[in-house]
Amino acid sequence: MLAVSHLTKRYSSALANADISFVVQPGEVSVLLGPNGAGKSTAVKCIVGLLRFEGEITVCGHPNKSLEAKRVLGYVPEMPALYELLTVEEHLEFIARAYELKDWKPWAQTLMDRFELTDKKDKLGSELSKGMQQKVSICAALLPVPKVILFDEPMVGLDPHAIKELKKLFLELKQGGCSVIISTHMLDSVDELWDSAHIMMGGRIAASRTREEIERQNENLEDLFFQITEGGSK
Ligand SMILES: Nc1ncnc2c1ncn2[C@@H]1O[C@H](COP(=O)(O)OP(=O)(O)OP(=O)(O)O)[C@@H](O)[C@H]1O
Repeated sequence: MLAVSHLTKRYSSALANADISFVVQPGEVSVLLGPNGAGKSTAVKCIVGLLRFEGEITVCGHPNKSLEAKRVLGYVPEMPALYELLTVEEHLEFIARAYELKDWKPWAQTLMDRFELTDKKDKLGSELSKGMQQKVSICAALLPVPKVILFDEPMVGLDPHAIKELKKLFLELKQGGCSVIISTHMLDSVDELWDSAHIMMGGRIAASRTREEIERQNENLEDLFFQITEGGSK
């Protein structure tokens, strides 16, 4: 479970996150929506422990910067950051060693197969296209089988096969009890996947809805998104 409580992040001049609170239960897919500059990536970076912030964030009950939290937390950044001199396979081995994983090779092979990386396994990070780097980044985040995982604009740069595979994986993670958080401004990419949605605007959560609420109130997430981002908050 992920619990974000009163998250506030200020860069020198801008208030990027203002008093954000939300919870993502095990087996829930939650999307952070919002236009460019709404504060999504900042929130994600605070959650995964890359930025200092005010407020409280816990991952499965542990403070987000603790080792216990890091062991169960996965992160796929907006821009993949691979090691130039490690091959695809070595990236996965590096993660396996860092997390002290046992019997990881079959899962690593499955991930490489699913993301069509097996024939690229000996290529260096510096030799990979942007999309291939993104696929390695996804495989690396999934290898330790996290309990909470955050994807920042995960579909950008992926080919249709990888998008299809990733969507299947989101559902598998959900079925396996993982808390999944996807930050995006591409509403249609997550349309059939989400259980809860938080629409961010100007660093705040302007509206939160569960799928059940949207269906019960006969709302449409896309309409709500444009209502908020082109008009006032709701
Ligand atoms: N390193 C930084 N230093 C100063 N201001 C920053 C920094 N990073 C982001 N900001 C500001 O914080 C605000 C939120 O940015 P953020 O990247 O979190 O938005 P976003 O919703 O992820 O946008 P996008 O969809 O374009 O990725 C913006 O006003 C941005 O200019």
